[in-house]
Amino acid sequence: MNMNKISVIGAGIMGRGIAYVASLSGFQVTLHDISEAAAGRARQYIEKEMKKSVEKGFIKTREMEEAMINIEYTTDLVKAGENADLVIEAILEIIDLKIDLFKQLDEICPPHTIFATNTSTMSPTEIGAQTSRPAKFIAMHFFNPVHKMKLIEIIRGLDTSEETVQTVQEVGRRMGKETVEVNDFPGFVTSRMNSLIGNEAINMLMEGVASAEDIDKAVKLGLNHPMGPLEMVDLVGLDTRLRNMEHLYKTLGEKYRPSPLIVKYVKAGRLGRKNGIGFYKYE
Ligand SMILES: NC(=O)c1ccc[n+]([C@@H]2O[C@H](COP(=O)([O-])OP(=O)(O)OC[C@H]3O[C@@H](n4cnc5c(N)ncnc54)[C@H](O)[C@@H]3O)[C@@H](O)[C@H]2O)c1
Repeated sequence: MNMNKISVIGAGIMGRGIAYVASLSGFQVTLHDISEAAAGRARQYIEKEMKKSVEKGFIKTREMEEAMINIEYTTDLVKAGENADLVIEAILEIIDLKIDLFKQLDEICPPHTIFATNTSTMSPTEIGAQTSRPAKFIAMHFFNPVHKMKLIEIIRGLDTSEETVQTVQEVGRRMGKETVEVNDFPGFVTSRMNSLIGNEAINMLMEGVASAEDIDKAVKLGLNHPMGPLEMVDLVGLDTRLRNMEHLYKTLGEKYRPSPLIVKYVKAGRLGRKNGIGFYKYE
């Protein structure tokens, strides 16, 4: 299949990162958000990150200029969907929102368009079944920050076709990523594992086992993780992680019950790096 135009829906932490990598990989990209402010922030982020990459010698000025031209920013869903070969959805981790979005896109996009969700936990089978094209529905789970992280977890729904799997694997290769194929099960491999590690760290902090700094230091230096679990939750976003935990708790049971401390922090508006305060404070 000829794959030229990728539309990314949701211009938050993940959507802007996916758009950044896709544009540098030569795809025509439309980045859509319901919020004009979010789309504007995504443009600033992408342009700043690209300039940093040029300064560090990772990409050439010409590549940056071409990539910047490759991205269009919009709040118009029809514009985003009507010519897309692949749609990658990166909106909030709320199933009804995702289903509602894909139902609209199903009406807007041509029949050949592949639909991919960047969900961290949810079932591509369930979301795809609400569209007229479950064979063309799949999950592509990217990681944050997208331009640095090597993996895309690919989750095949019950009715996803082999052609769809191969097409998105090829897109992943063109983006310079490795892929793993995972069966449709809540949280796949990575979110299920990572949510538990993070939740245990948050419970330890709540119980007074150690400070946030020492929990993270122990895991980094003692267990050889590149990042501490609390630093990681701050990077992901506490609200996003809490939604993941709530879905895993609902679908997989007690072991995944969100720590009361993350619930309290989200209620207090401590969302992590994205708003300057989570388990740590940021400038
Ligand atoms: N943050 C991570 O580390 C991470 C990693 C992998 C996957 N994910 C998944 O990616 C998705 C997005 O997460 P995020 O961290 O980027 O969230 P985010 O809160 O940073 O961004 C979400 C964006 O979606 C926009 N949005 C909401 N509803 C919309 C709609 N109907 N149409 C268009 N835009 C809409 C919001 O305005 C916001 O800009 C979630 O499903 C999340 O679970 C997140």
